[in-house]
Amino acid sequence: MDYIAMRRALHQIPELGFEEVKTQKMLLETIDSMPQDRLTVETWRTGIFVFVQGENPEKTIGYRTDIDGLPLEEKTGYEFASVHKGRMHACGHDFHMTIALGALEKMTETPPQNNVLFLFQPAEEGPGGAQPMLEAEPMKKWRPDEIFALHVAPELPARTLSVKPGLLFANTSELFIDFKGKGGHAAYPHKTKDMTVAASYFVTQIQEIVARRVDPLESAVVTIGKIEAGTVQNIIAETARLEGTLRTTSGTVMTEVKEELEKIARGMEIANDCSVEIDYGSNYYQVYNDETLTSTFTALMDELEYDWREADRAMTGEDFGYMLKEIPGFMFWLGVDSEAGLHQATLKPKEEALEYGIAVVTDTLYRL
Ligand SMILES: CC(=O)N[C@@H](CCC[C@H](N)C(=O)O)C(=O)O
Repeated sequence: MDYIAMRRALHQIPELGFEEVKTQKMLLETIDSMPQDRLTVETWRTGIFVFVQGENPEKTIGYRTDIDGLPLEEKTGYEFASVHKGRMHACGHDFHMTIALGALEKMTETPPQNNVLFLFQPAEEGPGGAQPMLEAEPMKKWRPDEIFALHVAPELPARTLSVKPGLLFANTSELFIDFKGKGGHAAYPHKTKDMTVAASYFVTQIQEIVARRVDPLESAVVTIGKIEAGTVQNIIAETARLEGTLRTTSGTVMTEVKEELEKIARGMEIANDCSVEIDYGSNYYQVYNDETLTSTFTALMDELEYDWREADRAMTGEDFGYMLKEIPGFMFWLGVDSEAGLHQATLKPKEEALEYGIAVVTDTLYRL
């Protein structure tokens, strides 16, 4: 397989969670072009399971890749930029998929001793595909004994990786807040309940949660990524909507942050004579790396002379956390050396990381 061509083809067709129809088709066509004697392929919604029969299996090892893109207009200037307007692979899932395909191809050329289950999982960016995929029939039939995954890291040099035992990624919760007041003429503010003003106060007031409510020895993030209110410059907005995300390194702090948000919302309702409704959308469980398997992995990386370093905890989220909650395993960062970071319209991961990633995953599948 030409890994670079594969990555570029996938890069051109980013699709949002559970809409990955073209992506699934391209993945299936590529998998179909590989020798089939050890493979069993089953689709699940827009995702795919591929079971590889091992030569002499003692266990089944799972390897998971996410397959969805983000709602973002690409600004890389690539000649192979996204052909889907307002959609971009800005979180490296084009890399993740290519690495999974590359590792799968190696398994068809040189069979593994153990069984391997590849999971091509939809909707990592939202609303979350890992949790429902765990309940899917193929997962029951081929349930892995261990599982691992990777995520690209723009801040690390290409041809390096990083990992740590224990907590790697945060608990997350999406945040959607709807304000409803009374609109009207811009010249008569006293006859309205202005939701632009209420939502603006709310955005600044919730900054106090991390600064003044959360124990400083804990970590939390409250981010509003989108504000929407009003229709035109001379009409006072009747409604406003905020969209954001919460991140914490403990489940208890997540509950506390949500309680504080509710209190501020109730205060806003009284102060502004309006209603404020909070919806927490999808929530992801923290990514917690199994200590034993992580040290088996790092020992293997040492033995094979891969360049790895100890990772820091990150406030990113990953629904792979749900898989790790049920199946022992780990996630690691793969360096891709891009000036622009994850979720940026100019993210440009270095393609030399593809072959390196495939080698790391393949060796781990053969040796774990
Ligand atoms: C690795 C990464 O960037 N993951 C996403 C996961 C999204 C979780 C959810 N949609 C949310 O925004 O809370 C991230 O934003 O960390």
